[in-house]
Parts: sequence; structure tokens; C-alpha cells
Amino acid sequence: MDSNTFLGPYMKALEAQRQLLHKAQSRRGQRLHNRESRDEAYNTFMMGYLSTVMQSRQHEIHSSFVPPAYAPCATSIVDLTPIFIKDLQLETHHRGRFLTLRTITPPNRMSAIMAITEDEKDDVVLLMIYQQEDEEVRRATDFFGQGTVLIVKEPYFKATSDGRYGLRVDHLSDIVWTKHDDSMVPAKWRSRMLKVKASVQALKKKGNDAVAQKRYHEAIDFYSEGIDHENVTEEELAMLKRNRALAYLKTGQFDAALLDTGFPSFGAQPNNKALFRAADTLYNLERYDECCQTLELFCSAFSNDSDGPTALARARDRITEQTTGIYPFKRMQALARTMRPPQLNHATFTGPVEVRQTASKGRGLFATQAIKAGDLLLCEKAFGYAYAESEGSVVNRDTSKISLLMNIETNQGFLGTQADLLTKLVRKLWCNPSRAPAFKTLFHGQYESPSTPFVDDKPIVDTFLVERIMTLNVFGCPDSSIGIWKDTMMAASRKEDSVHHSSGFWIKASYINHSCRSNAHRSFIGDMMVVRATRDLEPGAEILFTYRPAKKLENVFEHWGFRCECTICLDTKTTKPATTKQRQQIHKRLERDFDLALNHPDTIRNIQRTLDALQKTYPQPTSAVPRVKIFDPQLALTRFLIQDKKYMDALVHGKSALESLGFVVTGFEASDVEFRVVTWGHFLDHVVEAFQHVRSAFRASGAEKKAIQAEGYAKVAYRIAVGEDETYDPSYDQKIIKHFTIG
Ligand SMILES: C[S@@+](CC[C@H](N)C(=O)[O-])C[C@H]1O[C@@H](n2cnc3c(N)ncnc32)[C@H](O)[C@@H]1O
Repeated sequence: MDSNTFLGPYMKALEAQRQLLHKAQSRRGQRLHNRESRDEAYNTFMMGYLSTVMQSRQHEIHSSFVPPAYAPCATSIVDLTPIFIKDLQLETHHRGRFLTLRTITPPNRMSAIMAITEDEKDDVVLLMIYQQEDEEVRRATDFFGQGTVLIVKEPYFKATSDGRYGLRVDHLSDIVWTKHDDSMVPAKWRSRMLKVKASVQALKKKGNDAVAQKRYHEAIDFYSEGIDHENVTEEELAMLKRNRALAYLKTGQFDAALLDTGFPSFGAQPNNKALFRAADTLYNLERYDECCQTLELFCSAFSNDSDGPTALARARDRITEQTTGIYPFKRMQALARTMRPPQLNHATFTGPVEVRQTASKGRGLFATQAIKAGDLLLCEKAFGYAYAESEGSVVNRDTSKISLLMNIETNQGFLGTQADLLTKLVRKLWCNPSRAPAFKTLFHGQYESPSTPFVDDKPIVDTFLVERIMTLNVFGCPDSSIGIWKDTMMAASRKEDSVHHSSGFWIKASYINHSCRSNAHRSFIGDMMVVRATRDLEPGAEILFTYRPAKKLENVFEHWGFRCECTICLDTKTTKPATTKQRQQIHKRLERDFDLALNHPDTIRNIQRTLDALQKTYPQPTSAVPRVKIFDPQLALTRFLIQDKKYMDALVHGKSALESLGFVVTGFEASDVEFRVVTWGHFLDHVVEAFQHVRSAFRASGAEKKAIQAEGYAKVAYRIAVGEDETYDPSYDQKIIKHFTIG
């Protein structure tokens, strides 16, 4: 939704990949008899490694191709049998087998982390592992340096795009990382030197030193070794776990951190660090109620510690947001403007909506009570977010690269931050299996994934399932919709196809189905998505927003695999080509007349006549099919008339502009009838401007009460457009007039 899925220029590359794959398939099951020698493989790899290390890759667009999906290994390592490199068959998943490897080169990062590895028989093979953390987050050499021994479960051996071959690992649980004294490490690779076992105290110190240097993964290893130590005392065990909880917290492994704190029972004499870390973890897991309860315990047990009340107040703020939908929107907008990446610290509010089955669109989101236009339906914190810095800005640690992500099987892809988002989602689920159920139930088309949740005490995260879910539910998003709204207003006419490189994933919003004739609008404040109703809704109404505008004369939403059957799409389909041509000609005439009107105000009468002619080409009532193409010139005319101080005429055309979108409004006439929107019409950003012109016209004609009423509607429209009205400025219409006389 609002992502760049138009990959026309890159389709050739996708086709080339497909051909390669096709060619490779014909070699399926073959064993390689002319495998590269150890030296050849090493030298070729090192040449590539050195050239990528030396190259500046800042301005390159990286591409990653998602291969045909395959299931992760769901069998325990103890039930697999070994295989060696010489027995590998091309284009084959070696089910039921495992391969033990040792790296003989440093790791090289492309879209995967790669290294040349050897097996016990001294044969070598290229290993490519995907979905690893970014180099800035964790250096590849820290876990995949020379001499690392690892086990690949059910290895997948395949041809690579440069005509060579290698092992590809897409699922995180398909690799078992060994430790130096692991019984799984072949005897010939174990150190001959007798290693003196470190004491628990020494391990704790090493762990603490690693934490001080922010080497949290290393710290986890030291603490874990201490925890498993045969001489560890009860007291040491508790302390090591508390410390490991901190390292888990810092690496986003919240489920594991919580377990280490002892939550939910902290004993008769709770430890301050255990309590505080448990609360911090619960906060990160968005379990604010339990977080508050833990902090209340902390505050009563450690009343002298000033951190407790501060953390408690913060958690209580989140509960207020969750339960009331009241947010400090102005502050959030300011943060979204300056904070990079704009990941805001706020809770999710779910309004009066629930997920239900629809008749023909799978599940959808439905109103559970009567809702007014402008009401908040969702204010949702992103589950995953990949931020793209705008061009020319400083790229910081959490900025995602813009890359091309293409799926060979589905023929779909994105140009944006989706490749990074995919890795973030996979890793989040891997680190926090408690978050997986809500994610896995989202729409994923026909893709079937194995249901085993854990193997060898580790979660199974099917990368291809995550990719399918992401593809069908991802949103492209701006830093904040306020910027887009202002640009649209200043451009004076509508821009329909803005796409964004930043991308995010919002679980509740993912249940909303598409309609071009929507009744809800989404906007963004940093990584918070705000969904508001654009019209009054009856209880039981399905909430619908527009994924992207339907392409001209086409109602197929190929990317999601459905046809839109809304009244707008049906009308477009049934409109005769002659009528479309006639409308285009009238529009040309209008453009010309608007240009003339700048110097010859008499032309206005022509414009009015031409607009009447345009109206006649629309047979359907505006309540069924909004006339967006009439709204634009009607609004431009209203703008012109306001500037010309022809307020009565401005009211006439302001009314026509709103009516062309299906609005039913009373009180335009010079009577005491209140100015009131009886029915909200189709929502566009410029509706704010239309109401503001109406307000100005009433005010200038002395109808102050009606001016205040119209201002109220402008504010509601602004709230729908940007998500909130705390930043509403009543003088936008004046600013637009200053910049542009006519759209
Ligand atoms: C983001 S999901 C929406 C929630 C989904 N209906 C579910 O059951 O979870 C997108 C998918 O919903 C379905 N969908 C959305 N809008 C639709 C529409 N107007 N007509 C038919 N199917 C639609 C399509 O299958 C689409 O790929």
C-alpha cells in the first residue's frame, strides 16, 4: 500500500534470474564431479571479497531475489544424519541430513553473508546465509569469522547467479552455531590445547566487561557459560541471569530477557535489578498493564529509587493512550519531524472496531458502534518499520538501504526498504516467539507453512511465510502525513500516486480491506499509523480504505490478487470511450479558460458554463459515484472567486465542489438554517480547503455563526487528512491563495 511496486525497468533482471533458475533446474540431483579445488574457491572468493571491501557501495541499488519457497527444517538435529560436500546434489534440499562446516575465509556481505567453508573431508563450498543482522548492529566477523564451526540442517545446494554453486540458508533455525567445546564439533577441529575452564566469577567479569563495551551477544555467551557451570551457586545463578537479562534486552530478545528476570514471581525479597529489568522488558513487549504492576512492586520495595516513579509514569501514559486514544499529537508531530528514524514511543489504541469474516474478501475490520466522521478508529504503533532517509540527509545507524526485492516465484517486488523490513520482521519473530501468533495469522494468500513452532528449543521462523505476509500487508509511509498534506495543498491540485520508500507493518490495520470508495483514511506520524472515519458509520459497517488509487480504466489490484468492485471502478468500466474523450476535451477547455481568467475575469462565466456541460456527462448520482474530476475545477473556481471577493458566488461553487464528492450540506443559503454536513462525501485532502473557503465567504458576508460551523468542518477534515487537529492552522486557504491563484 503506497509502496513502489512498479518495477518495469528491473523486470529484465528478474527474467534473467528466472531463466537461470530454469536452467539450473535441469541439473537437479546432479553431483558435481569437477568441483572447485580449495585454492580456486579460496582465491575467487578473496578477489570478490577485496573488491567489495574496497568499493564504495553507497549509491548502488542492491537487489535481492527471493528464491522459490522451501520449508524450514522441522526435525531435531539428533534425528538428522550427516552428509558431506562431495555428496551434495544440485538444486536439492537434503532433507533428513546435516552438514558440519568450518569457515576458511572472512565473511563477505552482499545481500547475504558469505564465506568459503570446508568439511571434515577437506572439500570446500560457498555458504550464503540470509536474514542476518546489519553490519552496524552486529559485525559478521563476531559470529561468522574464520574458523567458525557451524551445522547446516537439511542443506540446500544450488547454482548461483554467476554460474557457480553454493549452499543457501534462508531460515535462521536451519543453522546451529557451535561453541569451541561443543560435542558436535568434529574431534579434528577441536583445540588440542587443554582449555582451562574459567571460574563462574571470571565468566561473570568477562560478561560485564563485554556489556561495558556494548558487545552484548558476547556477554550473553559468557553469562550462559557461567549459568551452565557445574560449580555455580544459587546466588551466582540469580545474578548471572539478571545480568544476562540486560544483555538480552539490549539485543531485542525480550522473551528471553523476561524469563531471566524471574517474572512473574520475584520471591519474598525481590531484587531491584530483576524487577526493573522485568518492567523494562514488559514495556518493550507492549504489555503495559503487567509493566505497571511490576513497577508498583518496585516503587513500594525500593521507595528511595527515583527511577521507579519515572518509569511508572511513562507506563501509565501508555495505558492512557491504549484505553482512551488520547495522545500528545502536537509533540508527536514535532518528534516525527526531527527524530531519526521517527520511531515514536507510544502505545496502540484500538477504537470501536473488531475483526470479522466478510462475504467475499476474507476477514475485514468492522465498526462495533455508531461512528462519526473524524473519529479515531486506530492509532497503531508499527510492528516493524524500515526507515529511508530522504536524499542528501545524513544516514544514521538505523537508516535502511533502498533496495530492490524481487520474488522469482510470485513475480512481485518492491523498490524501497522492504528487503530490510523483511529481515527486521524475521529477526523480531525469531527473538520474540511470543509475538509470532498475531503475525502469522495475517493474510498470506495460498502459501502453506509448516505448523511446528519450535525445534531444538529454538523457534522456527519460516522466512518465506514472513515474506508473503509482508508483501501483502506492507505499507509505504512518509515521515509524517502532514508534510505530504502541505505539499498537496501548496500544489493546489491533487497528486494521486505518491509512493514512499520507508515501509512499515501494522498488524490491526492489515485487516482493513480496500475500496476506492473508502470510508476511512490512514495517515502517519512517524511510525504511528492513524486511521480515522471519513464519514458517519453505522454499527456493523465494514471499514475500508484505499490501498492505492485504481489505475486508469482498470480495477485489477494485481499485487493483492483481487478486483475492486466499488461503484467508482464499476462506473469507470462502464463509461463509454466517447464520454471519456468528451470529458478530456472539456478539461482542456477549462484549463485554457482558467489561464485566461487571470487577466480576463469575464471568462469566469465561460468556466461556469463549461462546468455545467461537464456535469451532464456524469449520469450517476454523486452519492454513488463521486465526481473527483469536477471537484478540482469547482474548488479552483471557488479559490478564484474568494480572491476576487465575490463571496456569494464563492459559496455557490464551494457548495458545488463539495456536492461533486457526494457531500450533502445544509445552510449555504442566506437563511437561519445551520450550516451542517448531513452526509459526508468522498474524502480528499483538499476538502479542508473547500471548507475553509466556505468559512471565509460566510465571514466576509457577515454570517459569523455559519463561518464558525464551517471552520469546525475544516478542522474535522484536517484531522482526517493528517491524523490530528492540534496542528490545525485556520489560515491555510490564505497561504494557498498567496502561492497559487489557480490550480
Ligand atoms: C491486507 S489484506 C486485508 C485483510 C484480508 N482480507 C484478510 O483476510 O486478512 C489484503 C487482502 O485482502 C483481500 N482484499 C482486500 N480488499 C479486497 C477487495 N476490495 N476485494 C476483494 N478482496 C480484497 C485480498 O485478498 C488482499 O490480498
